[in-house]
Amino acid sequence: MTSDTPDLADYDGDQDELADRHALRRVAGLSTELQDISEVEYRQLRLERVVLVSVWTSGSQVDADNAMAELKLLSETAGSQVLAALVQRRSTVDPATYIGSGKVAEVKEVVESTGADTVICDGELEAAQLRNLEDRIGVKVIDRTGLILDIFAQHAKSAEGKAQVEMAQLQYLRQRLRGWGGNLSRQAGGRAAGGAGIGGRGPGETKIETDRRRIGTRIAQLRRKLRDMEVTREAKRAERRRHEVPSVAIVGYTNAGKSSLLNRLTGAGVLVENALFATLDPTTRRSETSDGRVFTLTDTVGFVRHLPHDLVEAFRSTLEESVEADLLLHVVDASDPDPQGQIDAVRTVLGEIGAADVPELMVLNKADVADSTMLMALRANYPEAVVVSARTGRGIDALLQRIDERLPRPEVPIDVVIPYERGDLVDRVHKEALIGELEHTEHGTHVVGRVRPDLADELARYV
Ligand SMILES: Nc1nc2c(ncn2[C@@H]2O[C@H](COP(=O)(O)OP(=O)(O)OP(=O)(O)O)[C@@H](O)[C@H]2O)c(=O)[nH]1
Ligand SMILES: [Mg+2]
Repeated sequence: MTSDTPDLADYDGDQDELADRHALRRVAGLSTELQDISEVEYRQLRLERVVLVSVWTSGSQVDADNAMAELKLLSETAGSQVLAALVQRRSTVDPATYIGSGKVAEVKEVVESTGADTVICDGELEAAQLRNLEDRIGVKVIDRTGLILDIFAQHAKSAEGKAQVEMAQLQYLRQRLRGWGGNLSRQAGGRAAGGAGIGGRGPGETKIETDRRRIGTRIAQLRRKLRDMEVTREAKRAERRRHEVPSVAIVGYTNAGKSSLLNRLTGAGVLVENALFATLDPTTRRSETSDGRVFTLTDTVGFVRHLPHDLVEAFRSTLEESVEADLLLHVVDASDPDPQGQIDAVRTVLGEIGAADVPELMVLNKADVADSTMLMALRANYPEAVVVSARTGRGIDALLQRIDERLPRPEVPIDVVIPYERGDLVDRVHKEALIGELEHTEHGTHVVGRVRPDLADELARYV
């Protein structure tokens, strides 16, 4: 595979970064950059010993178990240790306390007996529900959305990624200021005093108003900053479009193996980790189809069920890479207990960002560990899908072949003799054209084939 960008040299760097990331988790305190703004306390939420709680309103027992298993994985990705998980079956969630009020006492007992410091509820809770639960249980309570935002905050690496996550967090926080007021002051107390402070008095209305104003100002700043970054990104995209290099975007559920596939196809050396949301920054590399045509391949942030709306909004500019691609490689973890659920969730997000109409090639990954019955069922549902293993390399050649077939084809026929001093044009022909015949003659390189219109224009004088 070719790559004209820094490739394997990046690999170690990425791994160091992983070590740094873990090291960072153990360091308490705030970065100077963020010091004077109250919402950083929210970002510094330390989720350490947690109890998971979910309300199971519909679907089978297996669905409920899968959802809980995912919440556990998310919590662990955020750096917490899961001490217990409690599921309640009810027809609807309780408007005041999410779980039924009788259950709240039970959760409190579990929290006390296990020594947990945080309760994480599956789903997105109202501010009042969070506040009521905190008051009655006596520890910090967060919801799945807050948890996902926390993971994104830990993983964001580029300036753009950080700004996007911060904006999503602030929007989330702004809607919950009343409910989180107590928390904020508690966290602030915790920062100053180096711990606890549970049950500390909440801030008065004035503090909340000040917080709200500061958040508003910060959001406006971030929005401007993101708009500037978007201009740079757009310029790069325009440059690619001008050269009409076909583009492929890798999308899929988090942990499906998107980065592994990019590495396998291009030797990109992108961080691969058995954790959710290892990738937040899109990486673009060049690759070649089986007949040598160049295309770009972009790795993207993974999707998850009920991806917080604020995050989709914040990541919209990044996700646009997928909207504008010529082809989406939809990577599916065929070894997951519920691949169909993941496929549906991915398609929902694709719909939200306006990418529902981009041609899609389904890639059933992790074939080396997938259950054969599951693989058969998936193949029956998606007969066009390619079965691969990014780990062993199985199916990769077939995948390249299919990418080649699905990419837009150059369509203008040419029959030209390119003089030897125009080696640059011969290079482009090799990279972009579908070559029928190519021979070296006395006057230059004789090529018969098909190219895209822009190259056809440049070759016109050599007919
Ligand atoms: N057995 C097996 N494991 C794989 C395969 N492909 C990826 N994995 C593993 O799956 C995990 C996730 O891989 P990544 O490539 O980081 O997945 P991703 O889709 O980029 O994940 P995020 O960026 O976190 O959304 C890693 O532990 C990989 O080693 C495969 O074909 N077979
Ligand atoms: Mg990844």
